[in-house]
Amino acid sequence: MKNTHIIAIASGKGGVGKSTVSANLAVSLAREGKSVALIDLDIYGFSIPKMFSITASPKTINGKIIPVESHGVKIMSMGFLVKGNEPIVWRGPMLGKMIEHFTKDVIWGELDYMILDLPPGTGDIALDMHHYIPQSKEIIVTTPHPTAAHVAERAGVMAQKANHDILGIVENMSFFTPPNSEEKHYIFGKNGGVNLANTLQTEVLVKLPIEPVEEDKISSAIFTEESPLYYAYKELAQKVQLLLQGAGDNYVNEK
Ligand SMILES: Nc1ncnc2c1ncn2[C@@H]1O[C@H](COP(=O)(O)OP(=O)(O)OP(=O)(O)O)[C@@H](O)[C@H]1O
Repeated sequence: MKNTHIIAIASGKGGVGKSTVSANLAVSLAREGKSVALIDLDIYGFSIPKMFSITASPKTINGKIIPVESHGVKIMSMGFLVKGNEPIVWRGPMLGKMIEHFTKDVIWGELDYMILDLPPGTGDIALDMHHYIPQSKEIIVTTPHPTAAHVAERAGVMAQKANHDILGIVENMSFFTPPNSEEKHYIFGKNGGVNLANTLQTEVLVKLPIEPVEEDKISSAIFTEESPLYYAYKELAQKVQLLLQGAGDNYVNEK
């Protein structure tokens, strides 16, 4: 997997939008003509298949898995390998095996970007990721809420201790603009992302607005041109590409 930029999307708290950011960053990079993989490593709380409305299981050839493709992105998730909505009851060491399996036993082809949707917090998967994919860069997702930003700091410090570059902070659910108004309402506070960026000596890459969910829409978590989030994610994808321009090769640890 030489020449592939690997970006892990991390957060401190759950529910701040890490999977939504992972999915939409992957789709936006694919829209820019890049070859993109998205691996859902949120093993206990996988949601990527649902976000893309994927019901098909991946096929295999000679014991290797062919990822499922949606919105131009090649996707692997634990959700493809379990029946229905069954909970996963794996213990620590098996998680590392899964990272190895998903990075090495899947036919990814040539990739420009591999996006990893990590579980929230600083648990086993994050530690294994640092071990198996030491070249990975990180984006930290937080809401502006002081508690979310405070907990996200731990994920950031862990990345720094493992010598992973932090590309920046995505502040999600930053503000709400009511219909027919331009006024921004800062529901969760204003400074979480900036404060976190200052503490981790990085930058806020983008501030994403709160957008009401359209429940009846297929793939409602993937934003199209009608949504302000489409343009915000486009901006994020372009910033990420700029930041990684000229960065050295980035590949999975072959050991
Ligand atoms: N900008 C946004 N505006 C409105 N709703 C959002 C926004 N971003 C995410 N959400 C919603 O918030 C919920 C949590 O998002 P998501 O699953 O991406 O979070 P997460 O951090 O990955 O959570 P976990 O780690 O617990 O799985 C989802 O229902 C998602 O649709």
